[in-house]
Amino acid sequence: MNSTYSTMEAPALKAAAAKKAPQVLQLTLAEQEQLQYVATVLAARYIHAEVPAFVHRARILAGELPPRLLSYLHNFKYDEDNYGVCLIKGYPIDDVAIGPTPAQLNNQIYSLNAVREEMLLVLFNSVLGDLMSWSTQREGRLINDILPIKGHEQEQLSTASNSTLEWHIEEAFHPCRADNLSLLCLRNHDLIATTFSSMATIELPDNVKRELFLPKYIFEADKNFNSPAFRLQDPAPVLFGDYAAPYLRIDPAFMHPIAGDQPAAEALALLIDLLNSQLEEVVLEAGDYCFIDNYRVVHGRKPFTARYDGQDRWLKRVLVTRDLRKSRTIRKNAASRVLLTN
Ligand SMILES: O=C(O)CCC(=O)C(=O)O
Ligand SMILES: [Fe+2]
Repeated sequence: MNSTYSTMEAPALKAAAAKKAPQVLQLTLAEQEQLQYVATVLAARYIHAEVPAFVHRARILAGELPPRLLSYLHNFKYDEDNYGVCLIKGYPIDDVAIGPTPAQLNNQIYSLNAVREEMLLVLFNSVLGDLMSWSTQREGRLINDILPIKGHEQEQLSTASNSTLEWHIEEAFHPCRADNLSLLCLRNHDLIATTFSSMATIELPDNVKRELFLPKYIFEADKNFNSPAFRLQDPAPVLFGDYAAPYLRIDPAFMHPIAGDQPAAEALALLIDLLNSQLEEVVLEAGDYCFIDNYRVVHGRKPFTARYDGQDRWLKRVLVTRDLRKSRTIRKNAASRVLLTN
């Protein structure tokens, strides 16, 4: 009896002791080919990856994806005993065919250079939830280019370069923020790292944890959300959900504890230190699809010198919500995915 128990327990103990890190699924050649086929068929049917009929049907169309990928994403969504970041690696990107990295954000124009890669991004994310966007960010576009823009070098924006993009929960200030954000890497010749830190890797002292569960923190909106509606928010907690495995709401550059509350300030400082101490650097490569749990993992980016020669780092980003209904009062109609923030 004893020996049966020990052999059964051994793998479980080993798994628990293993350092939690982003998960990686490497595409097989057959999977790459299947994805290319699916994307090519869809690109012939829909003009671009934000066509509403395509986005609306994405979860149904995702049935054509390789089953191993569907299970992987499905498990990532529901199994929260993971790091909170996963990657699908190995989709072949034709560096010439995608064209140069744009110098500007062309929010009005749908670029078709990476339409197949974008369609796969939409299909993959349909397994996690519904795409969403903000009316005051990139004019409500669902798929956002992440690339360095001249003049933004020092900003706390995804289009900056020379400054470290400090780690954050995406749109931490907003109650309808995304459950997930996902990045597709089209180009990263200079090996610029994205940074992550996960709640799965830190252990908080009980008194600190209790403090962070209290509504003692003011969250501020960034430049894209300068409507007066976001200036007068009630204090909110940093941790919420299950006490044993809390969700996280934090953006140190755009938040502060309520004035004069020393315990709240100290608890926040300690959490920031712990998250800093566990910061992981991940260099996304062309063809990587990266999925980030925006309730459990913060992300940022290392500083770099932009080239502005058409070969700069170029990512595509989408936001995903599990529940569009919670933002119904700020969307034009039930089917719209644009959250009105002006
Ligand atoms: O550039 C990156 O790797 C991350 C940028 C970012 O924070 C974002 O797109 O939300
Ligand atoms: Fe971000």
